Amino acid sequence: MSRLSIQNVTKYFGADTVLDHLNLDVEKGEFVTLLGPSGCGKSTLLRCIAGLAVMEEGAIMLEGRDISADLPKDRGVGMVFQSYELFPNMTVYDNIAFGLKMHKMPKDAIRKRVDEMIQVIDLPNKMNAYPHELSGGQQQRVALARSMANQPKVMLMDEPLSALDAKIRRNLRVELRNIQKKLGMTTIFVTHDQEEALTMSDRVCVMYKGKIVQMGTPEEIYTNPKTEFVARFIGNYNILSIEELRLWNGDIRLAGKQFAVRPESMRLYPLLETIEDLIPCFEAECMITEATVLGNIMRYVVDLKGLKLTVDALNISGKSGLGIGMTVKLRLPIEECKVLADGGV
Ligand SMILES: Nc1ncnc2c1ncn2[C@@H]1O[C@H](COP(=O)(O)OP(=O)(O)OP(=O)(O)O)[C@@H](O)[C@H]1O
Repeated sequence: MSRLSIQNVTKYFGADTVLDHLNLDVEKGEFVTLLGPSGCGKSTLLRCIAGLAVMEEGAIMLEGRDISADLPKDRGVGMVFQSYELFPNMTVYDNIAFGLKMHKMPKDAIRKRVDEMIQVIDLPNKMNAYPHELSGGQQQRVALARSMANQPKVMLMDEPLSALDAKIRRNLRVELRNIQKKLGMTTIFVTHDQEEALTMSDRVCVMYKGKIVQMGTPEEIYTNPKTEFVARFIGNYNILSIEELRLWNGDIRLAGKQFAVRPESMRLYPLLETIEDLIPCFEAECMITEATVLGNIMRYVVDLKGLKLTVDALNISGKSGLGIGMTVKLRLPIEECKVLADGGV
């Protein structure tokens, strides 16, 4: 039995279907991410699970029990939001203890639990600090500890890192994931940031217009997008029609009409270079029109008979022999052409 089972959940706002017969099972200890563009229904789904929004159809099952009609406080679900929402007039200790006091836990047990939580979030010296004395990242860790203190069966996180600056955000991603693994905390995490979803999750659900359009491990989602929408959303995939593939030399006999090709799967070579790799490839001549340094990656835009393509290469300084205006050879391994579903989102 799954820890959490979302069954056929449907929600309308007026005439708009915001969640469309959505199904999702989450296993105990799993970290599942809902990833999708603004407005696709991610937050609404979390709010339905937490009992903060009423759904029109479907059921939310927690450990086999239907909790759809339970009050939020009785669901055994914790939630962390983008804004930390700590009580400004309370210390870190009191913020974490707040929910436990509400549940009338004995004082000694509260102290023990808060101590544990403070160890988990690694803020032992800040027990008596007030929120305004903490950095954004520290405040979010306290918000997390406050939600975890009640030992929820499922933790819901709505873009908890998006108010933080890039460096803190990256560090906290790792910390959060370590805490989640250590406690075996079943987690649903919402983000619109592809990198965040791919680096943190056991499983990623890509959402579009109230539906999960693809679900899989980060590796599956990244290397095998099933639709044009997922390919465009998840990376800088080039989307090619079968006609555009025919601009290459080679035996173009692929099943399908539309293909996704990752920028790093193609390679550029100076025209005169002898190519030794034996991987079956399509090959074409093209011209480099743009070259941008993205740290350790060089991003090239090339023109192949009017078709613009993005090609990424490792940035090994000064060694590529490639530059803007050059006509070069472009090779595309046949197995890297991922067939996309016809007309699907
Ligand atoms: N209280 C509300 N009343 C009317 N429409 C709403 C309400 N809350 C959300 N919506 C609409 O429901 C849709 C889904 O919103 P939701 O906040 O779930 O999306 P999201 O994927 O979390 O987006 P974001 O990443 O921008 O937070 C949007 O079109 C939004 O405008």
